[in-house]
Amino acid sequence: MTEAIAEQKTTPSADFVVVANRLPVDLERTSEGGQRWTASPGGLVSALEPFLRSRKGAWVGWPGVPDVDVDEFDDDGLVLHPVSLSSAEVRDYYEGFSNATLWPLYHDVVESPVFDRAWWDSYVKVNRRFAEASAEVAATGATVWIQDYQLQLVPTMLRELRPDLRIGFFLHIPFPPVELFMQLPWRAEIVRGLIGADLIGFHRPGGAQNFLWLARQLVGLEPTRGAVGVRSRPGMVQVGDRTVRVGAFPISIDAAGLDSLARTKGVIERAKEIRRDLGNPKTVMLGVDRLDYTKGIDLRLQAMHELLHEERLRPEDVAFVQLATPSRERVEHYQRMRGEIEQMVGRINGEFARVGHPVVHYLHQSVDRTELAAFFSAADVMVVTPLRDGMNLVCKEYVACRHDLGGALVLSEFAGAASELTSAFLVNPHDLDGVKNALEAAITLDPAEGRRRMRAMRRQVLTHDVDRWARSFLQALGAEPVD
Ligand SMILES: O=P(O)(O)OC[C@H]1O[C@@H](O)[C@H](O)[C@@H](O)[C@@H]1O
Repeated sequence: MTEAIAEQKTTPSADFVVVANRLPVDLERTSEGGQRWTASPGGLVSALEPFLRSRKGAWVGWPGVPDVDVDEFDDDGLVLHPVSLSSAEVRDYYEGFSNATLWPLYHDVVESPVFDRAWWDSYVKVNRRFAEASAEVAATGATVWIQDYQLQLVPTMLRELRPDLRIGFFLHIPFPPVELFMQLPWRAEIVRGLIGADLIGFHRPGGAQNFLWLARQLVGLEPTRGAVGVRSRPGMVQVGDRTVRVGAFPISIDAAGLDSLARTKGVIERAKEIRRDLGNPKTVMLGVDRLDYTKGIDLRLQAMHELLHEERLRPEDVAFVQLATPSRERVEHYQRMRGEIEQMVGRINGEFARVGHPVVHYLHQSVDRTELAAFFSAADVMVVTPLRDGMNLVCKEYVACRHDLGGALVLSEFAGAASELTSAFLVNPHDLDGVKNALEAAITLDPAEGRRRMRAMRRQVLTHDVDRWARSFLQALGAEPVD
């Protein structure tokens, strides 16, 4: 995709517009002083891109670096409309309000959110810029789909600019319990910002219900009181002459695409090579995460340390691979956590490795899709232990890659995916003994039982893919015919 980009101006009007903090590509400065585009991080991009490409829409977003002005351009049939952010806005709107206020607040205050008035002002200003850019790109009567916590004020700002548009909003992270949301000094402003959409989507019915309660308490609206279903029975709120729908739409992955990738000779060979490189241990364990404190990387390492220490696991039998994608590296919470994790890796290897045979193989690097499919195929036990996660796509990707019905998944109850992947070894990540028991059970799993579990999970993931997610949201928005 990146090579196909031609820098050129294209038509300013699109019928279908995705608005997200990031463009699907990041601008990178090369050491020679030039610049190039690379795929940007995050599940959001991989989830939406295939769907949007097939529709030929436009994408409004930030190019990923501060202080650059890039014209709109065409990337292989998709119009990309960059929104510039200054260094101060990256600090205050992105690193500050989005990732040091909203992110920890919405993830059950796993870290303490920082409430800073200057950050809020920047959030308002940048949200307005995104709304203006979207108003510029969208054709009359177009559908505009706004994504995620960084842009919660855009729906109402955009509606004020362009009442002709059909506006959807989807939150990719958890929507918090009302007691936590109520801590936010700008709580009513956020609810008012979202309510400009025609459809507000969350992963889980609980999130939708929390939002409906807040719309009543904070804005004085009269939402319906019935239980919200999954992809069905959305709640409704009357806002003037508009009816706003509020529903649950669990996101997923391009399951068929990954399934075929995992069946290619290249991936199968590479998976064998990875096992060989790891010294062909009895059990390969794998964690794949953005390096984020919500992901529970520290506690899975803690569980490994205790299992080794108690001799419930022999170091020569196991290799634990932790792939950690660098993320939000200038935010203090992230810097602290990185130090702690790297110390734990060092501690485990210091105590249990032999020369040439580390127990934990830790890579603080981005890994491409093909290589990732090979790691998934090579891993006997996939460990996904977030303290809170809106959905978690990695566990679905693992399942999609296991056409051989091999492997076992240890999954936190606090990931949105837990309510779909009920045949995983579900754990409460706060309960270290429970995590250790689940890891041990997954390592010693009877192969027939393992196949039964994996078959059930694959049925779920392959039938509920990203296309179904997008279609069900757009149908509820009235932007797609109902099948
Ligand atoms: O964009 P960032 O801060 O690098 O994080 C990657 C992604 O992380 C996801 O979990 C968020 O929901 C996305 O909105 C975000 O793009």
